[in-house]
Amino acid sequence: MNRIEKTFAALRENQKKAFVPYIMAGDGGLETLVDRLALLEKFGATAVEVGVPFSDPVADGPTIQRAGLRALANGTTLRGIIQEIEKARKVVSIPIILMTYLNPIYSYGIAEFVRDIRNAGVDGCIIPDLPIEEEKIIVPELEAAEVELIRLVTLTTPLERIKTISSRGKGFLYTVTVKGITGVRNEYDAELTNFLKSVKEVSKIPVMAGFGISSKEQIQEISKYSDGVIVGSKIVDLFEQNLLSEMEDLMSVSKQKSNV
Ligand SMILES: O=P(O)(O)OC[C@@H](O)[C@@H](O)c1c[nH]c2ccccc12
Repeated sequence: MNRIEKTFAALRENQKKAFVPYIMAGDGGLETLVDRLALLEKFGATAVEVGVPFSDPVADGPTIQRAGLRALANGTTLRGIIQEIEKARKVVSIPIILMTYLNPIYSYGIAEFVRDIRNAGVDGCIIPDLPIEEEKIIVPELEAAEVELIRLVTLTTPLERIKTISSRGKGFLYTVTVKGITGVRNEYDAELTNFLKSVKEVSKIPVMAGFGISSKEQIQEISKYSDGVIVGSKIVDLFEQNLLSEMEDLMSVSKQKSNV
């Protein structure tokens, strides 16, 4: 079993919901990455999503885009990130999921990329611009390396397709809770709860909800209809402003037991 599967199996056993923070690698300097990952683990993160800065992101909202530009401006490279993750692996035991668009993987070289992330201790990969029809360009390598591809579905994905997508993976299904890009939001689509319920019904793997989630109330509410949440922009903001006790407080919800 991959580390992601094991982690989710343990959560289920303890009746807990997952909290997966997203951070942009290299924001604040690449040398902060190891410490930030360790801190997120200490605050109760179930796993962590590490973003690779890229000049032409597709799904990123303004907060993540700015973080990406800051990271690029201080010279962050995919190679550097992988090296820091390898160092982090000595002190961090939660699953590490790398989020990158296809382009940086292509320029790194697919086989080299998979070999290096695997050796560094990466457990999963999110590639938002890789449709399932094109997966064969990398999935055989990822499978051989036991690195899980985390696939995304959105509010506009037909249920049949969600079934197909969820049957391919073993990690979790990333369910995008908005029609749009990443970023803090105050309101959700009226269909969201029903949508999450139907995704939960068809998916054999854990269903994680992400995009637009930033408050404790939202985390608790959305966790009722999913196996947990992914929080990006809010965490990026809190790191940028160095509001670490606020982060700890926000993440404390992940330590509570859930009864759903
Ligand atoms: O920032 P938000 O709204 O909390 O959403 C999470 C998101 O940032 C993170 O998972 C992410 C950042 N960039 C992405 C691109 C595609 C899918 C997901 C992501």
